[in-house]
Amino acid sequence: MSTKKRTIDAFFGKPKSDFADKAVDAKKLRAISSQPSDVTNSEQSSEVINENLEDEPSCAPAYSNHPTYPFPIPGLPAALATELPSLPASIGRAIADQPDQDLLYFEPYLPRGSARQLFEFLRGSLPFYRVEYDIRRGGVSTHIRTPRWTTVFGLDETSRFVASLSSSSSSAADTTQDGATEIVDAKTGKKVVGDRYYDKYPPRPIPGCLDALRRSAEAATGCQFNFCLVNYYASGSDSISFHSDDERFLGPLPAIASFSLGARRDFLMKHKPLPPPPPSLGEQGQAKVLQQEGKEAKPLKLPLGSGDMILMRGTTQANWLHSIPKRTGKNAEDGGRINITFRRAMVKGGTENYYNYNVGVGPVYKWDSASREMKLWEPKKS
Ligand SMILES: O=C(O)CCC(=O)C(=O)O
Ligand SMILES: [Fe+2]
Repeated sequence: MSTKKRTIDAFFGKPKSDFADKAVDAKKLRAISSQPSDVTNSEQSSEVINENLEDEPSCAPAYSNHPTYPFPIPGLPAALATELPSLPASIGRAIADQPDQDLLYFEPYLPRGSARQLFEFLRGSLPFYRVEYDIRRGGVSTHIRTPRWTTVFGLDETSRFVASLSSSSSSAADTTQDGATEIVDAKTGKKVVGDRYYDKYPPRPIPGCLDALRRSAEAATGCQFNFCLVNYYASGSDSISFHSDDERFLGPLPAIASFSLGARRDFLMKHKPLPPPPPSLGEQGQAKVLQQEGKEAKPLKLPLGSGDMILMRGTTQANWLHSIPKRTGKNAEDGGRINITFRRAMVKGGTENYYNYNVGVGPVYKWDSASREMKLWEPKKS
């Protein structure tokens, strides 16, 4: 327990940048805390208004902040931060009895109560987006509305965040837990400027609250992750269609750690269609191969519960598709589910791709605890 007295000002220094004007000051935070609140707000406010921060682990900041964040993101509630070192709550069970399949299922990774708390905390604390984009296939353009809320943080392997190199931009108001504000080349240590991949969507460091979970996932799996994608499925109408995360920028045999919080949703997996057997096998030979393949790769349904984590690794992404299908009828209003995936992007194109499809160019939304829905977020005019 820390006995160090710290004030809110330590985390919200004098506004310097355009962004800093949007930063919440202690008064505004007190105003938030006095609103009728749900669990999320009371958790946030108990961290925020306690200026002594006596109960907070000494290393955890009250907020992570960065010029790319629309608003500061609170650190993990103390109870969750304290629990992290004891995770995972169960041993991972291998699921690898089908061709090309290599899964490790932690059921659960977080105890149910903590998972619920983390769900409420993240839903109430992160900026979310409803991304729209156009795809062109065969000369035809289709407008896509992503059927879920998304947000993303991270930076590919070629670069890293460092504490500000230029003293003018180093203030407590725009630092993360490790003071990382600027991007440098991972090999040369030189500042990355005018990069065509990073310019459209300036990369965002993983905030402390998610970084703590990332480190836990790394320790539990032996894998390394530099990206964190978050999906919020507000109801059964939100979904993700069959796809594989086998993008080239993740490198061969990518490992993806996928956490579920909140409502139970089915996670479906099916093998990718296999290329037809060669004609040289003859009709009978071909039929035999097809029959064999049909028997081998059975589709899989994992009803992922709150706190579960599934690691997809090895040849899984190259050969299997996964989805969260929509739910209808009485199952549709399920209170919402958050999915967090940790991944490792190897090249800058990966960074651009993730921000393009998970942040985009549209407005920011934030959970409104009074109306219990995502609301358009706009910076307060001073
Ligand atoms: O929500 C899930 O469990 C899956 C999410 C997913 O597949 C993705 O974000 O790529
Ligand atoms: Fe996926």
